[in-house]
Amino acid sequence: MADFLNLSDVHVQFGGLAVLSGVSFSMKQGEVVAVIGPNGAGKTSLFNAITGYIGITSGEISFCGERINGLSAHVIAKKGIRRTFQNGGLFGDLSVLENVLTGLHTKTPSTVLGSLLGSSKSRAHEHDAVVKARQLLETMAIGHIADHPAGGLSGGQQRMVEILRAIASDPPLLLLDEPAVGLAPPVRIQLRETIHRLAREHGLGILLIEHAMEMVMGVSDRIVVLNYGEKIADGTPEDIRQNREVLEAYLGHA
Ligand SMILES: Nc1ncnc2c1ncn2[C@@H]1O[C@H](COP(=O)(O)OP(=O)(O)OP(=O)(O)O)[C@@H](O)[C@H]1O
Repeated sequence: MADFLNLSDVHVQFGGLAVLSGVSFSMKQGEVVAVIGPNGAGKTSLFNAITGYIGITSGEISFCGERINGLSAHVIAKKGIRRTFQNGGLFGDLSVLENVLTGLHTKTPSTVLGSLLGSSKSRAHEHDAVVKARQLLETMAIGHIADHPAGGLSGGQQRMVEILRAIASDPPLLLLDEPAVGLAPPVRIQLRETIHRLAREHGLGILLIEHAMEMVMGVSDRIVVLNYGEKIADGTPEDIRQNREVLEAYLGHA
């Protein structure tokens, strides 16, 4: 499945500024790939391009053999590419459970009319969704806060809920934008284990932007390094650790 996600010579320009310059890489289903690089290297722009939040100037992005650049963010999400954002985006007034349920929404085939009429089929789907959402919360050991308003949670808990919301619909590809930010060390370990499990046991492809190097090195099968919008390296954590250009560009020393 070499063509699970494929980027070929992707360019993005804002006005005269080249934000991504000829970026190519591909990833397989079940693979965990980290995108690293200094501030302003183009990591978030890369995520925005894959998920349809910004258009690309040239090149091609395909998912499961189908070209997706040019499609709207909504259509791309429906094809099974889900993401989290750097700055959350939970519904603060809704409970944790309700937030996770919003991630299941597109998968729950109950119609609005069915819900209004309270049809038994609708209620059954609703019940299944609630059971699944509660299970997800249990897997991350936050089942006990299911009914708490999301707005009152710690930053780390909010991040976990956001990730659960993104994976609730079993997307084949998950993009995580700095998932470890604000997480205490034990929660980071939990997150790392969750990412491993999602990839190994559930076959999710996971692309993540991360600055926390222990997380990047511990969780990734492969690392793609961007610098000034160009890909300067692509390899295993071990390759990247020893790559002179990466050390110079990213860590500021060789
Ligand atoms: N909407 C936009 N309009 C104009 N320039 C933008 C826009 N979004 C990003 N840029 C510019 O594109 C470049 C890449 O930014 P991007 O946010 O993708 O980098 P990044 O690697 O994610 O950085 P960070 O690690 O700081 O989040 C930067 O020079 C940024 O100023």
